[in-house]
Amino acid sequence: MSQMPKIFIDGEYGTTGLGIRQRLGNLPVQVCSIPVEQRHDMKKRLDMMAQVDLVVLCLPDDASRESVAAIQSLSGHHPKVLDASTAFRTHPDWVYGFAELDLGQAEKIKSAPLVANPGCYSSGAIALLHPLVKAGIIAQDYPLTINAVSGYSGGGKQMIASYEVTKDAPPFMLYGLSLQHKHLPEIVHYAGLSREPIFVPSVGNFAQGMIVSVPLHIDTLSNDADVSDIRLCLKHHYETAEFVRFMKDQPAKLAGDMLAHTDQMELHIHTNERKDMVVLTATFDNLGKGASGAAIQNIRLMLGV
Ligand SMILES: NC(=O)C1=CN([C@@H]2O[C@H](COP(=O)(O)OP(=O)(O)OC[C@H]3O[C@@H](n4cnc5c(N)ncnc54)[C@H](OP(=O)(O)O)[C@@H]3O)[C@@H](O)[C@H]2O)C=CC1
Ligand SMILES: CC(=O)N[C@@H](CCC(=O)OP(=O)(O)O)C(=O)O
Repeated sequence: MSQMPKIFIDGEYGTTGLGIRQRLGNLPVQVCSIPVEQRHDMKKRLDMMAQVDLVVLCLPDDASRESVAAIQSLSGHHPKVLDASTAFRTHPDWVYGFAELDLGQAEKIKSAPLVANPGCYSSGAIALLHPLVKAGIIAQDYPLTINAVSGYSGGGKQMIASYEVTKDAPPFMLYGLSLQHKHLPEIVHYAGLSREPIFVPSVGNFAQGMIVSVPLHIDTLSNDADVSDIRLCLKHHYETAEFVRFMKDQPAKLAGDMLAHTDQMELHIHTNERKDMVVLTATFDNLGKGASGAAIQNIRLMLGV
């Protein structure tokens, strides 16, 4: 019997790490762990990295960079790396881990030594925008606005504690109001834009879930495109996708936690009777398709399991 591939999750005791660990229970892989009190011990972590086929980094950006440098300093064996942080998402040596981006992206992920797991908001924005920009429906320099709301687990252990332990967080807040959120570079890059969108993220008092929405005036689209062109384009792009579904219905309301505890993303088009404006939405779990669920998709591709 061939040996099961080995995985080490650096940051396995954090929010994303725990989510990945839980989901790995269903896969034929061997998870190699270090005790929680050794989670900051680089020597112990590096010993583990030297023995495994895949290292999954679930760390803050600087700690991810440090781990990648340590892995690259290993002599001999180099494990594959999947990074959940923002550090390498637009780096030319890394493949972007959004398998639904284009035909061929899953194959790239399969053979890549270095894969960057997408940001949560970015996953929704890119899922909506990339096919429409590629089809010439939205111009690359279109003055886009992206609004989004996340469950508070999106802010990691600290934000979870502020909602659940100290309870000093507001029921709803806009943030990122300096309009330079860390996900903008990957959104611009993988949606294929030449003009940076205005991105307004927010957090609500619910643990898991996310809605990313993009409003568009139809008469500002390219090539005389209308609502049916948007619908056809998104429907066609996601026809065979397992985790991203284009939805035909137009619900009057969307709940932020509608897809909590799933790894699915649902895309909707909301329009009016005149069909002169639309709001595109992507709904998913920030910890599911927005983090750990997407990581599992990538792990399966990278290890062939
Ligand atoms: N939460 C989310 O929805 C998403 C998160 N991500 C990304 O995943 C990564 C992890 O985020 P998240 O799980 O939310 O964060 P958490 O704060 O919940 O967990 C981070 C973990 O990393 C550990 N850690 C921090 N610094 C170091 C270090 N220098 N060396 C070793 N271990 C360290 C922490 O240990 P300690 O307990 O000591 O703090 C903690 O266990 C981040 O880059 C984040 O941006 C990506 C998509 C979505
Ligand atoms: C609610 C909240 O704070 N969300 C985080 C994004 C989630 C996350 O950790 O982003 P990455 O996917 O890039 O790692 C933020 O806005 O910084």
